[in-house]
Amino acid sequence: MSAPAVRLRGVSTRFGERVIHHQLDLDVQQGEVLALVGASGCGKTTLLRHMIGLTQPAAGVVEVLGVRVSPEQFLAQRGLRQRCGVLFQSGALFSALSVLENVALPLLERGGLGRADAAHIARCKLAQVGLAAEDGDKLPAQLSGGMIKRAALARALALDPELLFLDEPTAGLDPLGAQAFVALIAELRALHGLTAVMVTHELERVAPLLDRVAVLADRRVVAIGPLAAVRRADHPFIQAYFAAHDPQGENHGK
Ligand SMILES: Nc1ncnc2c1ncn2[C@@H]1O[C@H](COP(=O)(O)OP(=O)(O)OP(=O)(O)O)[C@@H](O)[C@H]1O
Repeated sequence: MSAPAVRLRGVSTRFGERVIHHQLDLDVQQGEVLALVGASGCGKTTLLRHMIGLTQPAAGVVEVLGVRVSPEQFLAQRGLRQRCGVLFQSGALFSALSVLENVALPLLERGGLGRADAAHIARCKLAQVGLAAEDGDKLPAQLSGGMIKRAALARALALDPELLFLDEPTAGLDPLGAQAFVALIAELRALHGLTAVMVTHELERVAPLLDRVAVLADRRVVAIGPLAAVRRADHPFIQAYFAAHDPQGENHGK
């Protein structure tokens, strides 16, 4: 088996006195789509932030695509940044730039492209996520929440990443928007063998995409595997979680 796309070992995180993660281990395999779920505030986004080098754990090892991540390294290592795309929960688009300029930015800054080439690729990415050409001329404030999500996804995909980090990708999307998102990620995966790690509260919406689910509770990963296996795990949080999300147990057969 090839080396994991993401490898966490013994990760511990503290904010002041509060311990968020304690000696947490997690592997994300190459080519898989993995969802990270857990109660609000259990540390899912913080774990994602460790993976992309925005924060560093108090202890432990974080490796992405075989490279040990630290904030300096992730930002300094052109190679690693180019190989990863990130969709933040809020979209995190630059408000003073047009949508097209937002999507073109990584191509200019990290892709080493000229303006015309970057704009051309940015237009293709906008089309790929289902935004109209004229949406590219708008400012983020002129877009709906769902359109912001798509624009942010277009930016995350700008450099054709091998590894995508997604924080609540379907939150705020209507059912059709969520379906379109799932179809797009499935297509990218089929075409390019994309690996994706997503934090989500909407497991039922993204279930068709997933290879595995990791459940964060008790400051660590308490279960990981295919959804059907994880939902049967004998852990009080997992039982309560699935009882609340899918009381009839009908939607998680995968
Ligand atoms: N920079 C920080 N300083 C202090 N506390 C923080 C910081 N970042 C996160 N926290 C705290 O760490 C805990 C975990 O936060 P995190 O955002 O990772 O949770 P989450 O599982 O993603 O939550 P949600 O599902 O609600 O988005 C929360 O209690 C949060 O308040």
